[in-house]
Amino acid sequence: MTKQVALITGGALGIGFGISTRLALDGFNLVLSGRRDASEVAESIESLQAHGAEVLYCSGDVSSSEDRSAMLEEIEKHFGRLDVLVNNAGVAPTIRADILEASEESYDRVMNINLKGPYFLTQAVANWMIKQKNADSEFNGCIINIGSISATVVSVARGDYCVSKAGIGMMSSLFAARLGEFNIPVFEIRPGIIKSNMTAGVTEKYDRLIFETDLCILKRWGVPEDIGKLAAAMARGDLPYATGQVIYVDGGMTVQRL
Ligand SMILES: NC(=O)c1ccc[n+]([C@@H]2O[C@H](COP(=O)([O-])OP(=O)(O)OC[C@H]3O[C@@H](n4cnc5c(N)ncnc54)[C@H](O)[C@@H]3O)[C@@H](O)[C@H]2O)c1
Ligand SMILES: O=C(O)C(=O)C[C@H](O)[C@H](O)CO
Repeated sequence: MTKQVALITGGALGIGFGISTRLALDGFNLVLSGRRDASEVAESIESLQAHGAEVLYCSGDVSSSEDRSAMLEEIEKHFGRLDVLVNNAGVAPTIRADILEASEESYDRVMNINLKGPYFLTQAVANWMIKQKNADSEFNGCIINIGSISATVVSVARGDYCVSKAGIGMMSSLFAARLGEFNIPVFEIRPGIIKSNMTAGVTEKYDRLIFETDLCILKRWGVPEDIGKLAAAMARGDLPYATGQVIYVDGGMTVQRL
């Protein structure tokens, strides 16, 4: 049987690498994108290859339309198919700044990478998937967006980030609605506080929140593998008759309690 191909943006590090690893173990071939050079993520690539995946790495910026087109051309040339898209790449604002003062420059950077890039990448991939669906009986597409608890949990020092993740929520619903007729499900995962480069600078703050308050019901940090397990279940088609669904993987942080 033809191996399915999954594209994971930002797939060589952090949460993205947790997702790539699980997909490699589940028999997918992989395309990883990221801002770094391939040589800087060689260890991640080798580890995925050791799990049996053929890996294509595309260095580029998800917010650039030229980079997105070049990446899709490279995938077409290398694998000739694309079955799963995971919109994972994202950034937090470089500086935490109160929304009464935060800069337009930070807003543009965060929105371009976290929302505009994924929106137009999804548009391009969806069109490719529709064509593939008509031509290939083995095709079984799926789109997974990595949102955040920040889509619904307010953090006034990261307003642009929160707005970008709320936008991912609507983007997931929109594409789920549009791609239903092609039987291509669209899912969204909303991670809570996960160990990665993104949280490396705020470990003390999050240690306090997780271990010294009752915010996190499961009382532990999330790890990239937690997100990988759910994303792989979605990519494998293990959530039949579901689309447009949002699943929080946050140790229960968003469960409202009195
Ligand atoms: N870590 C958390 O606690 C947490 C919580 C909720 C949601 N998230 C979301 O999970 C996703 C992954 O975050 P992470 O924690 O693994 O962060 P990370 O900083 O460890 O990894 C981010 C990845 O995205 C890539 N990336 C960043 N900007 C890019 C760009 N312009 N073009 C292409 N690739 C780019 C990086 O190269 C890297 O591979 C993000 O969308 C983030 O918002 C993270
Ligand atoms: O996405 C979220 O909600 C996060 O918690 C992301 C990171 O932890 C945070 O932006 C790091 O500064």
